[in-house]
Parts: sequence; structure tokens; C-alpha cells
Amino acid sequence: MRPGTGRFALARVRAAIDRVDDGLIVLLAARRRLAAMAGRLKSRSGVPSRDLLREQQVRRRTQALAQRVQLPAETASRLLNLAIADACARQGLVVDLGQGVHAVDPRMMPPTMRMPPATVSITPRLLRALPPPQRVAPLLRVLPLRWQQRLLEAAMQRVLAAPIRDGSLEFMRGRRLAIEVSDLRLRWVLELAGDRLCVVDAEPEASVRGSATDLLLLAGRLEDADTLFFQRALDLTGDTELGLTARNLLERLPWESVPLGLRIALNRGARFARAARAAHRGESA
Ligand SMILES: O=C(O)C(=O)C[C@]1(C(=O)O)C=C[C@@H](O)C=C1
Repeated sequence: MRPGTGRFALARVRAAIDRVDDGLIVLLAARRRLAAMAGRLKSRSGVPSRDLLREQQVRRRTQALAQRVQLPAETASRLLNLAIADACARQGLVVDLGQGVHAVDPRMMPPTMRMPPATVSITPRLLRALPPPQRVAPLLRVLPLRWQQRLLEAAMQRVLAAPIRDGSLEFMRGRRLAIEVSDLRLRWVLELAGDRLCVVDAEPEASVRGSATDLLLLAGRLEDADTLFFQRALDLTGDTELGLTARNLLERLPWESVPLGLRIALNRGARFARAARAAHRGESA
């Protein structure tokens, strides 16, 4: 390997490591907010703050996952110690891991650790605690491109099986249409090859662009394509004829032929994404 090539590859690997680190921090911040909520709910319902059984359960779950993804048990255990200690600190408990726990006078805590009064309803607060799509984007980009493509191809194969069979997707043969998820900064270029819609590495002739939530609302049939295009939540660029044909197909997708389990999952996912977006915007869903 030439020295320049190695340095270039190292820079790319380091950039990927940076994105994973961003993801770790964002997820820890989300966990901390959820722990604060758990703390408020426990004090409201008179449940003791520290729950060693639950901690044990949390550790057991993560150890099983660590094993599956080949992360050393010791690494997973240290990370969970840190996360649980942070959660306890957020709830006003000083934890000496493995040795006990002491309640702390909230007035003695730094402001960031104090719990705000429990007033607002739980669901929007819970949703707001989750990172918005823009924050999830770095995590998704860590997923190897090949995996992203395979997942998308498998999902499309299930959703579009009927139109592929009855020929209504023939207009896509040899044409390239991109789906862009604006807030996740993801883009896939699709082409019909044989009897499959494939993700290809080529410039698209037309693009359909929208946020993750709007595309999910469309896929979950909670919004129709016409409304979303009219509201400019979806945007069409490039070859108008190809884009419009794709749009019409989206309108006429035989929803009944999509497997029931997938329809339910899409519908629930879309409702959840819509509620999370409304919570982040401070609206009611
Ligand atoms: O599940 C809870 O009750 C939490 O407060 C969260 C958490 C955790 O970090 O997982 C923190 C402290 C409890 O002792 C148990 C679990």
C-alpha cells in the first residue's frame, strides 16, 4: 500500500470514529433525560429511587447484546456503570457503584443535576427526550452503505411486490429515480433491474425529497402524496415526467397487497415520528 493511501484511509476511519463518538454522546444525553423522567415518575408514585433489580436487568440485556456484536463484556459493563451512575446522579442519588447509594439534598446539587418540577404531561416530554432525526443522522451514516442498501431493497421488495408483478413499475426500467431523506442526509438512487428495484451507484434523472417523518407518513399511508407535494413537504426535481409517474404510482400503491405486519409497523412508525416531530416543535400531534 502506498503511504498516501494509508493516510487517506486512516483519515476516513477517524472521521467515522468521530461520528460514532457523536452518536454515543447524543444517546447518553437522551438516556439522561429519560432517567430524569423515570426519577420523577418514581417519586410521584412513591416507588424507591434506586432499583437494583432493574439495574441488573439493564446490565443483563446489554451484556447479551454485547456478546452478539462481539464487544468485550468488560467494555459493556464499564459503559453501563457510567450510564447508570449518570442516571442516578440526574435523579439526585450519589452512587458509589456496587457499594451503595445516598440521597442528596437537591439544593446541594449543581443546577444541571436538579430535577425540574413534574408538571408537563408525560408523552410529549418523553418524545422530546429522543434525539430528532438530524441528531440520528451521524449514527445512520455509520451503518455501512451496503447494509443500508440491502435493508432498503428488502423493504421495497415487500412494499412494491404487487406493482412489480403487474408491470406498473415498468416505467422505472432503465430509469434512475432518487429518494432523498433531507434531515438524515441520505440518498438512494433506484432502478428497476430484472424483477427488483435496486439501489445503484449512479446519478439520478429525477429525485423525490422529503424529511424522514414525511416520507414515513407517506409510506405508512397517514398522508397522501398529493397533500405532501402540495404542502411542499415533498419536493420533486429533475425529469418531471419520470417524477410525476413515480408520484402517481405512490398515489395508487395497492396498500392491501402489502403484508399486514409491515403495514402495521409502517403505520405505527409514522404515527410515532409525527408525534415526536410535533413534540420537538412544541405542537400537539
Ligand atoms: O429504571 C429506572 O428506574 C431508572 O431510574 C433508570 C436506571 C438506569 O440507569 O437504568 C437508574 C437507576 C435505577 O436504579 C434503575 C435504573
